[in-house]
Amino acid sequence: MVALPLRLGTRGSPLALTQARMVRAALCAAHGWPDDAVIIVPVSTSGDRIQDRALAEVGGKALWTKELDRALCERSIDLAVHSMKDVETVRPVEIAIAAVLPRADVRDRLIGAPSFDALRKGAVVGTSAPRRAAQLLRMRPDFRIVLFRGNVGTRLAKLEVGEADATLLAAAGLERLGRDDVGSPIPVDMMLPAPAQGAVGVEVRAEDAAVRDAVSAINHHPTRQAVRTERALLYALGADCRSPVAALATMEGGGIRLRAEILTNDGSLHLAREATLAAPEDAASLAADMLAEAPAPLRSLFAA
Ligand SMILES: NCc1[nH]cc(CCC(=O)O)c1CC(=O)O
Repeated sequence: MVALPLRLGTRGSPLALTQARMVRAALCAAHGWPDDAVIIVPVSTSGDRIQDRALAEVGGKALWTKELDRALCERSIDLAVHSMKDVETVRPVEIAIAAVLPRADVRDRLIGAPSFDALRKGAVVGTSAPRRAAQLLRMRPDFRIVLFRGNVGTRLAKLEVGEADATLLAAAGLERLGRDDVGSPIPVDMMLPAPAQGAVGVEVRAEDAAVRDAVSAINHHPTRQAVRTERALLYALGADCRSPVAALATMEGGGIRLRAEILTNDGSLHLAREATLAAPEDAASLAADMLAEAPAPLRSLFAA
């Protein structure tokens, strides 16, 4: 039996807190616990504090996880909730992903214009994601990309005051914040999402068998497999948060369909492939094929 209450660590942004409440609700429903069996503990991360530079420049995804990792290892929390999109592919051995919630809408939404075609020549698009910038420039080399950081609310406010003509945000985050009224979803064939977009994960101390078991009750296996596959591709590419990579795995008839795309930052070179895999680890062979086929300037962006 697991000792209650469980302390669930999270970033303090409105989206992170919403996701923490989703995890709490799922755990309490699965085990018949009262709401106060899970205490939400907001932890401030470097990623939340640094707002003026692209994360890729200042230390990458670890900025979102470092403080929560430490709190977990120091036992000041028992669980940590993350947007899996923001979690590095290699995790500390002391930490295990115990559950992934059912995936939300994986698409990006375009906000500020009904479609890309509707945006004028030279339109300014705000984003800080290398993937989104590269995909936008591939489609529309005339776009001017400006750095847009901060949480979802901040980015919408920047758009509101005219810092850009349009921006892209994950449908999943907007929906969770009750803002799915803004923008329009972009089909995945037009814009393949980031690896693990739309998936929320729960991490625990690897040695904490009782907590790990309790949390595994809320794991959604198909989402977990998809996230594993997309993260295995990232790992095999030697990609980090600076690398423009898109990937989407879907479970189809016992197999895993993996679509993947790599691009140069200016979108001038890109390679898209898809494969049906028997297991998540097989993503490594698709990654190897892609690197073998990629022209040198594209291949050189990856460390593999
Ligand atoms: N990089 C920030 C981030 N991390 C996860 C989400 C959205 C939620 C999700 O993908 O699960 C967002 C915001 C965005 O990209 O619009």
